[in-house]
Amino acid sequence: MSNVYVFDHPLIQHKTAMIRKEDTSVKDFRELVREISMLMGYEATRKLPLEEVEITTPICDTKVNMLKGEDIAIVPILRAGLGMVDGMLALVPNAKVGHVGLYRDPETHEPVEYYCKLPNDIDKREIFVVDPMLATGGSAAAAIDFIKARGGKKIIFMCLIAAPEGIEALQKAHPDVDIFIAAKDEKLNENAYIVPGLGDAGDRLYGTK
Ligand SMILES: O=P(O)(O)OC[C@H]1O[C@H](OP(=O)(O)OP(=O)(O)O)[C@H](O)[C@@H]1O
Ligand SMILES: O=c1cc[nH]c(=O)[nH]1
Ligand SMILES: [Mg+2]
Repeated sequence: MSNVYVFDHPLIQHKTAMIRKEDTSVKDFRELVREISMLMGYEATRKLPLEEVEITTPICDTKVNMLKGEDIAIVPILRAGLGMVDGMLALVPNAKVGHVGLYRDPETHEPVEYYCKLPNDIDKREIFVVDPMLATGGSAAAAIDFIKARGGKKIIFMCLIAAPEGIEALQKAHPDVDIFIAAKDEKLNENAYIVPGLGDAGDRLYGTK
């Protein structure tokens, strides 16, 4: 079964509290999502593989550990996942970025696919799937299905707010995928929105409501 990491860092808790507030502006929401993603990314990248390389300092030749820089992919689930990409890229600027487009059908709450474009060598990369919200888990599970169908193997899922129902569903669908969460909430409401949550992350990022 996959590991689930819920962040207790005060900066992450504070910034996550800020994005929940209904009067947080679109501009502040976007900036906060970027900052939280970067803080989470610092920990979520802990197990990235390193390689030993030889360098020359002003003093001598030496061996140091460096990231295998070409080996990472960030895959946002459109739209809201886009808000987490820049924060991750600030940490791993050489990462490639794939996109999976999904929206939840408002009646059935089932994910509907409309786009998928991934790096050709996705099978060789450490993949970070990002989406601010894990509600029923349907979108995350479907996105990871697409990535695996195209060869993706080493996958981590990062979200800001998760419902227990979504965590359970994602673990069941993809027991090999570790999950990083800024805050675990109480439940889903009758419309499958997270309670207390923050509303619709895509609308809040892009001001569409
Ligand atoms: O766990 P689930 O029940 O599948 O719900 C979570 C999904 O819902 C939201 O996307 P939405 O459908 O609102 O699309 P958007 O990002 O374009 O707003 C969110 O960003 C997730 O992708
Ligand atoms: O609470 C929720 C659930 C799904 N999608 C969102 O953006 N928010
Ligand atoms: Mg939305």
